[in-house]
Amino acid sequence: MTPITYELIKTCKQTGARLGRVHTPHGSFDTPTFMPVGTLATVKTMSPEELKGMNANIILSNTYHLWLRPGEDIVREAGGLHKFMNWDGAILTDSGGFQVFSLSDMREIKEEGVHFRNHLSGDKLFLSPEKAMDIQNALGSDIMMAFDECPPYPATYDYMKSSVERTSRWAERCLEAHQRKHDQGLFGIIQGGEYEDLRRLSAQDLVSLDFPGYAIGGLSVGEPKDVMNRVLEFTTPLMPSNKPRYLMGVGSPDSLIDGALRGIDMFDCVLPTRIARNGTCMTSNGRLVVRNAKYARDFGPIDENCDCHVCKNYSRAYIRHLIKCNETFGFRLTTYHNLYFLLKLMEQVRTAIAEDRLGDFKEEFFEQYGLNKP
Ligand SMILES: Nc1nc2cc3nc(NCCc4ccc(C(=O)O)cc4)[nH]c3cc2c(=O)[nH]1
Ligand SMILES: [Zn+2]
Repeated sequence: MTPITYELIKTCKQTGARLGRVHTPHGSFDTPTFMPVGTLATVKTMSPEELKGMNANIILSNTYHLWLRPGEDIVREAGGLHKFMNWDGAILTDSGGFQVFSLSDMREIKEEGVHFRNHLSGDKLFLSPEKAMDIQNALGSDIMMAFDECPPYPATYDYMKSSVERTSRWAERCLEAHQRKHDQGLFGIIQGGEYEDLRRLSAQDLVSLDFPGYAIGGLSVGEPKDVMNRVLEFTTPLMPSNKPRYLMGVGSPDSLIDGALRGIDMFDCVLPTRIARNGTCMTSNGRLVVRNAKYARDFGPIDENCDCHVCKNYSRAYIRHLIKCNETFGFRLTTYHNLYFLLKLMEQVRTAIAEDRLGDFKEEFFEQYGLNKP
């Protein structure tokens, strides 16, 4: 019996968006929601208390990275990831499929699993559906992801078809390995690239295995936004309406709104935290590169429409100064604001769905963010 359940609260009359609530052993969270990424058991530069304070209820961590460092045995001996990193909210772990393909050069995909090189040491490694399940079990995440192949974009129809069929066989192996062991939730990942019939094949295979939740994989891999939106349009209706729908690797404000409009409930991306460390902030008026010289004497907040702790207490001039001096506190301030901004955006999206006006909200947000310009 899975400990992950989804409560559909209402569907937006204006769009395909929906308001929901996901229940996990480490608390519940409203959807649509954004999950801050904590790849190496930390959301870079943030403390668990700060994440809690901004109402982050679920974070993402990575099987592949924690397997390499510090090793899943150390995390298991610590009592699991929640204990290890002092986070009592929900944790979702990605299965390693994507990380192997995006980080490791030498790799060989076989039926039994993937042979590749450790991107840090160069040593040969092997990851299989069963191994990915064992690592996630040691980490003790609330939501585990099935081990899949995230094909490159673009990929030929023939390559994509054989990859989807193998990912479906791997999903079955994950389920078998999972059922033998433990009661964490396990989500299936729908693949198929931009091919509607292959997305349908993947969805049918996975839905027949009755996972408690489903992700859409194989997107946010360099395809144009209109391709992503088209794939979402014909894929989300294939997913059960009584289970969470998770779009992997998506984190720009416009993509979050467009994904929610098409019925996505959960998102994750390193974008907000990664650009923060480059001195770039998300604001209601678009992106702001706070390290630019023009902000040297700008004593206003990053975003005058933001009520976060950073915007209330620190100026663009001060943050620019810290970033230019490579001061860690500067990266903490930009990271805090960017995560707060996206979590706040998802709260506004939920309110707009509750008021059946997400389409209008999209127009208003895109206009102010500068996205409607031709
Ligand atoms: N198991 C699995 N995991 C995935 C993770 C993903 N993450 C993405 N996109 C992330 C894109 C991405 C990468 C880096 C930055 C940055 O550095 O800012 C931003 C966005 N697409 C993804 C697809 C999959 C997938 O099919 N299967
Ligand atoms: Zn702010």
